[in-house]
Amino acid sequence: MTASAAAGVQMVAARPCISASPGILTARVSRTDCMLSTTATFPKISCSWPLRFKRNDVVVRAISEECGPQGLPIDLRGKRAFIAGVADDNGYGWAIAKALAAAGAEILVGTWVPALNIFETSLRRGKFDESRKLPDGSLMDIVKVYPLDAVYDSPDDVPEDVKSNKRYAGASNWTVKEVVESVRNDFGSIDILVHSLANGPEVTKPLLETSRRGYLAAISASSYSYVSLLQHFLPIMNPGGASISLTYIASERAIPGYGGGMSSAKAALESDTRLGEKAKSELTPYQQALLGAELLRQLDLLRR
Ligand SMILES: NC(=O)c1ccc[n+]([C@@H]2O[C@H](COP(=O)([O-])OP(=O)(O)OC[C@H]3O[C@@H](n4cnc5c(N)ncnc54)[C@H](O)[C@@H]3O)[C@@H](O)[C@H]2O)c1
Repeated sequence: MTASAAAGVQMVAARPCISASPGILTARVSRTDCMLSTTATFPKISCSWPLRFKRNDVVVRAISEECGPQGLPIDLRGKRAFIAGVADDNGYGWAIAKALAAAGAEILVGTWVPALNIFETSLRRGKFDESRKLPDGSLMDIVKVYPLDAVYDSPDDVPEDVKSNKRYAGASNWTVKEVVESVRNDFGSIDILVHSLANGPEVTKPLLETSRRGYLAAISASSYSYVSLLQHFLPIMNPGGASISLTYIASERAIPGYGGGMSSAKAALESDTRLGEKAKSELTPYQQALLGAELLRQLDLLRR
């Protein structure tokens, strides 16, 4: 992160725009120059803006500076979002959750099991209250926190050492399939799926020092997790629903320090997210109707 970004957020006035068009939210973030380029397209509305960012507040700051205290001028009331990958108030998942909440959406989050206790405790004790503040002064309400480990699709996939790991003790129904079943039982459906999670155990290792195990772990946690979430959520996604994933510029440029297969994982994630569009045409008409408009359009404002 550059010094200017670390020091705070300054909206770069270049070309913020809000326009109406169907589609979906995509984000591309460059760690090196601290620019975030985002196209956020919810049903009928699209927003794009480039800005300098402070990680925990980027989207909401963009909204409040661009759109005023009322937040993003779209109405997501009656829409329900599931954000996978929120375990504190410092990540993109949190910021996206705030942006969606500011637009009126109901917020559900999926929190990695080992981080669940501390996140729920902090939430309960009000540690996040300051950062829960929305542009209109109200506090973001997280309606439900689901324990999630997106590396596992169903209970049969969970190895014994994980089952008996004390960091997983006390939590249940946290595989992707079980989480989606719980969401269906609790709420019936969702409208927006946000994939904001990644994990690469060997991220600090250059590619040629990366083990097969580390590489595959990065792909599993950072790419296939999106495929799995989409597979399972699609049947309970309302018509016009939207899905997003967050990528990184290392998917297409060599970025030193982003190793361990993580750059490949991001390339795969982009491809898989794009392929959601194709997958849509291979779905049954009913599923197509559920999926709604295109799944992803990559927008690389950094290249402009
Ligand atoms: N931070 C950056 O500079 C940057 C740049 C480009 C893209 N991104 C992407 O943004 C997304 C969010 O990352 P972030 O920067 O907010 O970091 P973060 O650490 O706040 O978010 C990642 C989340 O993933 C969760 N997670 C890890 N493994 C998981 C699993 N198996 N199951 C469920 N949850 C799991 C973690 O608990 C964490 O909450 C990621 O896809 C990341 O690659 C981040």
